Amino acid sequence: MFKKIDHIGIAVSNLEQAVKTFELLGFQIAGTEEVPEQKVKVAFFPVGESNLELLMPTDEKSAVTRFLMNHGEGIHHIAFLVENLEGMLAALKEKGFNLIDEKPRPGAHGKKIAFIHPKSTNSVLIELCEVVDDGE
Ligand SMILES: C[C@H](C(=O)O)C(=O)SCCNC(=O)CCNC(=O)[C@H](O)C(C)(C)COP(=O)(O)OP(=O)(O)OC[C@H]1O[C@@H](n2cnc3c(N)ncnc32)[C@H](O)[C@@H]1OP(=O)(O)O
Ligand SMILES: [Co+2]
Repeated sequence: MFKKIDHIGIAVSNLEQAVKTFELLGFQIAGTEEVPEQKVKVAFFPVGESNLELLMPTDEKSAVTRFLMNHGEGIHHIAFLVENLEGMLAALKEKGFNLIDEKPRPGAHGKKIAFIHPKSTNSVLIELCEVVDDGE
């Protein structure tokens, strides 16, 4: 089921400036990446077995644009690394969870990701992510 906290997503309006802040704090950036399907650009900072994921919208239709408009910058989601994401989504749907994604979608680092609606999880946006086996 849940292998670890893969990352904590932090929504920011200016990625470059936020990266500088977290580097000043002492974090080492591992890299940045655009994820077109999610209309975001992300910066990853490894922290032990997890990561900080700073994310900035790349389009006004991005989900993060709306979040920044309504909420401002801040913690956006928690991502858990799981196995058999597809099977997990079917099981969670069975259990009555409101799924934003019923099927896995492309995420950062070539992972497959899917989101559960925060309405089902005490107003915490949960992302499930799975490493894609290259042999697939
Ligand atoms: C690529 C990278 C990766 O890791 O690989 C990523 O993370 S991509 C990360 C960016 N992509 C995503 O976030 C995709 C999943 N998110 C979404 O589909 C959407 O943001 C959403 C469905 C959660 C909310 O969209 P929406 O249009 O309904 O937004 P609204 O503003 O109307 O919000 C509806 C209700 O959800 C709440 N809400 C919205 N966003 C969040 C959030 N991040 N955490 C907790 N609650 C939230 C609002 O407060 C509101 O509650 P109330 O009704 O009580 O006021
Ligand atoms: Co994420």
